Amino acid sequence: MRTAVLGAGSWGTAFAKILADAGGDVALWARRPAIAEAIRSTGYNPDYLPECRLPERIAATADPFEALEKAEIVVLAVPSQTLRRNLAEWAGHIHPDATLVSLMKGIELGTTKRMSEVIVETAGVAADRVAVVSGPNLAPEIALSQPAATVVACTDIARATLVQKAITTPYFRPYTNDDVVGCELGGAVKNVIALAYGIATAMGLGDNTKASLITRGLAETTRLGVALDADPLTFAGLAGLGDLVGTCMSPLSRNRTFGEHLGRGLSLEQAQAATRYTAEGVKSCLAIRDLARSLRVEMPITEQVERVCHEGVAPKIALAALMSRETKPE
Ligand SMILES: NC(=O)C1=CN([C@@H]2O[C@H](COP(=O)(O)OP(=O)(O)OC[C@H]3O[C@@H](n4cnc5c(N)ncnc54)[C@H](OP(=O)(O)O)[C@@H]3O)[C@@H](O)[C@H]2O)C=CC1
Ligand SMILES: O=C(CO)COP(=O)(O)O
Repeated sequence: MRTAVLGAGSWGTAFAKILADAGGDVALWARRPAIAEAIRSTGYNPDYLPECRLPERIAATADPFEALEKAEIVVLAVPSQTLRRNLAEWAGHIHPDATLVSLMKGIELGTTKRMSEVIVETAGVAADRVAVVSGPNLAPEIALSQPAATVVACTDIARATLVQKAITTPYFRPYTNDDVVGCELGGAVKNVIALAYGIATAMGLGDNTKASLITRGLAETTRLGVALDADPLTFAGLAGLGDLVGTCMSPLSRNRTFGEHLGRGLSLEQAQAATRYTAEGVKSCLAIRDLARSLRVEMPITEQVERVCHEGVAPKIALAALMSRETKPE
């Protein structure tokens, strides 16, 4: 099967490796020609996964149209906030029967749309042609072929199964699911909770605090999901609890690391300057807060993360605000 991965950052590159290890012929698009050239000539992506030798079945290119040629599966792995702009350029070159796969874990600023919604709108495809892959999948671990499981969500289960087959390897185990909304929300909101977890970590707070953040974070994610007709059980699975725990616990997480910068007292600008990679929760916390408010869903942790990130509120003030909310049943 011929596949294209658009985006040669950490996850796009690791995902290309999965597809190739599963037997696919993979074209990997890198925005910078130097990255494509380095992958072609050395077999390594020096900026994102310098320790991972990439399979020879991966053909790197800086030409998105070359990557898209004859691709039956098109994987999108760019930052959530640039997807609409990127896809508008690429859409006319996507094969009419191709399955589009979103790897992104964010919500669009301004529109509060999920990535699959942005894909449907921008590429002009039916929703059942879009699949989402989401789960506890830290790219550097997967690049080392460490075992992990994931979810392939699509409203067309035949397409989900096609993608499942294309990414099954001895170290990567995908499950299918038809709850696209739940899987996308699980992935996007866990990045915001991971920011809170990172803030708490840097404040020197202990495991009770962290477990409370994870559990109440999952509660507010589920509330938002239920308001958008997601299956609440999805949040107990890999794309919900699994990803939330994996991301919060891992020092490899960019969102948790970004939160640690904020928790040490860095401003948003200082934290951004200290961060090379995409930490989706930083922008998505605004969009998720707006989405929740529009649906009258309470998301207190998300609200406080937004205040710390974007309103300059000190972490200890945000924490006090969370702890002084009116008491209520669980
Ligand atoms: N990393 C991970 O472990 C996981 C990430 N994800 C999700 O995958 C998505 C992609 O993340 P990831 O690969 O990790 O991100 P990285 O930060 O590692 O890489 C970002 C990639 O996007 C490219 N890029 C940046 N700006 C633009 C733009 N304006 N137009 C087109 N391409 C651009 C970068 O190119 P350049 O190098 O030229 O700047 C780079 O290839 C995110 O939504 C993330 O949440 C999901 C699961 C795991
Ligand atoms: O989504 C991820 C793991 O599943 C990666 O999380 P970070 O973007 O925080 O590194």
